[in-house]
Amino acid sequence: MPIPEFVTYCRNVFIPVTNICRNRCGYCGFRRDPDDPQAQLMSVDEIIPILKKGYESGCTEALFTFGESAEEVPEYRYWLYEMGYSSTVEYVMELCETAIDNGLLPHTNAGVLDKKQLTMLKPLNASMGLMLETISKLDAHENSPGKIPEKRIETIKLAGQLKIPFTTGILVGIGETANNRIESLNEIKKLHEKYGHIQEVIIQNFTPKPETPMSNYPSPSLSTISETVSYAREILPDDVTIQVPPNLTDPYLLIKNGASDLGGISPTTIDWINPESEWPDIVELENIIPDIPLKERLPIHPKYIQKGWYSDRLNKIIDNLADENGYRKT
Ligand SMILES: O=c1nc2n(C[C@H](O)[C@H](O)[C@H](O)CO)c3cc(O)ccc3cc-2c(=O)[nH]1
Ligand SMILES: C[C@H]1O[C@@H](n2cnc3c(N)ncnc32)[C@H](O)[C@@H]1O
Ligand code: MET
Ligand code: SF4
Repeated sequence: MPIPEFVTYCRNVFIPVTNICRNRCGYCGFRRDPDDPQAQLMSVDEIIPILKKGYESGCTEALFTFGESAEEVPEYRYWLYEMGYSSTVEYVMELCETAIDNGLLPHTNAGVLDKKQLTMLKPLNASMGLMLETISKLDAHENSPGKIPEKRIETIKLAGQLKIPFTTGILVGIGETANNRIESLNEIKKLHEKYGHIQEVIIQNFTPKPETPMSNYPSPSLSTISETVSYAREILPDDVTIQVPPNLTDPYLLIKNGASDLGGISPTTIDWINPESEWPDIVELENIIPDIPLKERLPIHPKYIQKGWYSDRLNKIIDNLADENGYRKT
């Protein structure tokens, strides 16, 4: 495997808008029941200072993460109504507007969405994301209607039809076989060949979370992860970047095996999905990856900036942040 010319990353703020979720994934430590003291729906007033601090710290992306279809939970619907919104999408639109007003590019990761919802969010997002997780039926997902593979594939397909630059990926080590992982990657390949919208595929390793059904389940080994990265690089077309989270594994070997992106790295917020895993800072990363230069990108990859896959609403920010090659202006 030839080593990449450079390794990319994106400076972001991670905003866990709500942890209310209709699903109960066996590995998830993020979700909360509505009566849990840590259950939340963040208000615009709570989010604005995070956006401002992120902009001042040089971030380009506002990553909005949600539990899935929280509207199926009655308490959540009431909270949303109290805040003055009639649907999650309406609220997400407001948050994206606020991020844009503060100079950041929104990336929404809200679980499965339908065509109408995606259509509403497209003009306000630089890119969007949904992890396929896996194409197989697993015990980890037995209480998660939103993790039925066909539903996830449908959302990714609709995003392609709508020309939304897209992030997807697989979660490794949740009970799937090596063959399942190859099948999942082949499905992502098929989707990209048809719609050309997959800018990056995350190879995310499961890390056990306390007080979850899978708290005693082992993390996948480094050799499993690096083998998966190799397969991904072999299977996926060259214009799809392979992303690995540098707070969950040592990225060096994975880069030697075909990964070339480190995803969102935040100078000001924690990884709310893996809160125990701190992000290395850029200087640390330069020490971990001494022989390949790092390069900062935006949440929309250069290819999709060149293709003009973004709305006029984002023109000003992209002009302001991107250099002539579509990377972060230095
Ligand atoms: O910092 C994180 N960023 C996550 N990201 C964001 C990613 O790291 C990048 O910031 C964006 O994809 C921008 O390119 C996700 C994006 C998705 O669309 C789907 C899942 C994830 C998961 C994470 C995550 O666990 N931690
Ligand atoms: C946002 C993404 O975070 C991932 N995710 C959820 N729980 C965990 C965990 N315990 N370990 C690693 N990744 C996780 C899923 O792949 C989800 O889609
Ligand atoms: C905290 S997980 C992030 C988004 C969504 N709940 C999903 O699993 O797809
Ligand atoms: S991983 Fe996402 S969909 Fe699954 S329970 Fe957690 S928040 Fe919900």
